[in-house]
Amino acid sequence: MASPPDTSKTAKLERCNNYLRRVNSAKIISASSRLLFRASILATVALILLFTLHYPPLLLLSHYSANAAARSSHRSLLSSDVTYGGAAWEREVRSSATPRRPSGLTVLVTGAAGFVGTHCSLALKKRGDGVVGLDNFNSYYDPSLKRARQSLLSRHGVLVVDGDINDTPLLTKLLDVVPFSHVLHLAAQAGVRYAMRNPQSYVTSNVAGLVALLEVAAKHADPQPAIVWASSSSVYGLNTATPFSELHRTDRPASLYAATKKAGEAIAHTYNHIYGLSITGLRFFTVYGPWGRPDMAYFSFTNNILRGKPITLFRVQDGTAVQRDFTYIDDVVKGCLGALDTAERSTGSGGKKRGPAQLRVYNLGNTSPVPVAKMVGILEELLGKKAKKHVVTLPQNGDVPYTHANVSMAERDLGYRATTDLATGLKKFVRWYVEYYDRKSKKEASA
Ligand SMILES: O=C(O)[C@H]1O[C@H](OP(=O)(O)OP(=O)(O)OC[C@H]2O[C@@H](n3ccc(=O)[nH]c3=O)[C@H](O)[C@@H]2O)[C@H](O)[C@@H](O)[C@@H]1O
Repeated sequence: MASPPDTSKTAKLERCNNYLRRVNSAKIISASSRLLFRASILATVALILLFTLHYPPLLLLSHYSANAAARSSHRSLLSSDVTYGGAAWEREVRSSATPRRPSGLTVLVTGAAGFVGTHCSLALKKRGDGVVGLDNFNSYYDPSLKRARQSLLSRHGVLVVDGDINDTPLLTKLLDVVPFSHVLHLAAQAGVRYAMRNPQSYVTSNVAGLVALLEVAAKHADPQPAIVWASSSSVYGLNTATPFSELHRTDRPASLYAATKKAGEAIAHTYNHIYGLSITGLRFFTVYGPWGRPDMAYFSFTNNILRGKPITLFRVQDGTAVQRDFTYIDDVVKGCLGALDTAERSTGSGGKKRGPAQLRVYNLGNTSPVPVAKMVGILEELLGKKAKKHVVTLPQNGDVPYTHANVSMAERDLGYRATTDLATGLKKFVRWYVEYYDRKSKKEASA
């Protein structure tokens, strides 16, 4: 008799088959998902490659800047909306840097959208030198004024690259693209009293920024450019010997601003000594004029007088007037160009000094101090309106009571001579001020 089928065995077999089927289908699923995963990686790589071939400058962008995100918004500000760091950008930089006269200079102007930077860039371009500007357009004062200066420069064929002096890859790139003969370094955190509110900004721009620039100029640039840069009359600090001479002591700065400019002069000495950089420091004395800085007294006073708002006038503790050696912008520009023209070549290359190099420092002042109250009187006359004066004793804010430049060294070496008195210079400033803000308000009204 046939024995009955062993049902427990069949069930076991069935379970085993089921198990094998599950294992197999799991294997198939995992194999196909691996395949899918590999395929998607391949597709992504292919897409990136395709994208890169079409937009190579985007890669450059991330390479050249630590703050690429901020930079990407700058691209549209170039004159023809070219991509930063790309071939078209390099062409624009080279074209702006090309001199239009035989043996013209090739100058990188930092702080080119600033007050002195704009005037110097224009003057250089007008006489046929090649100029490329660099400016970070920060908001220390109304950036729209800096943009307006940038437009003015652009109309004269000067490109202002939107970037920071602390951006070493950008500086390196610029000095790679153009063998600049000179750097006119005017980018800085200016303002004496603001240093109490934002001390770090002075260290960042006036110390770290200067070092960043000198590092690239000394170690990377080939040839090394000659450097002319903006120091300040404020380095004389608590010095009481007048008029201020370059031979006087400058080791008692009264503000952090002054201390960072003094530090800059010491740093300049070091880079000259170690690397053979030719460096000229210019001590500016309260520069004023059209396209000026709204944070400065003559500018903000004009604003307030026209709006019927009060102005604060400082008076020295002993009751004497605070005085400044106000210097008109055109005179300062001549001094800057004189310094560039007489600057000797740097002697080093690749971070190695080949011989002693030129190291200079000059006062660029007007040589006739004027009480601030008198400056206000001139403005009142020009504006046809009385100021609401609020006179207070000079607070502990880093201000010095008096400045007066001895410019005999600049006269001798740079051919410098200040020819504009305060009344003449302020007249030109007021004419510009009225025109500029009139045009601006009409533009805003029609927008
Ligand atoms: O030549 C320089 O070394 C310096 O000149 C100016 O600094 P400052 O002379 O203080 O120029 P303003 O801020 O325009 O002040 C001019 C005068 O007006 C006075 N003042 C300023 C502001 C104010 O509200 N009231 C007032 O009486 C100041 O005490 C000073 O005597 C610039 O702001 C600095 O960047 C530059 O380095």
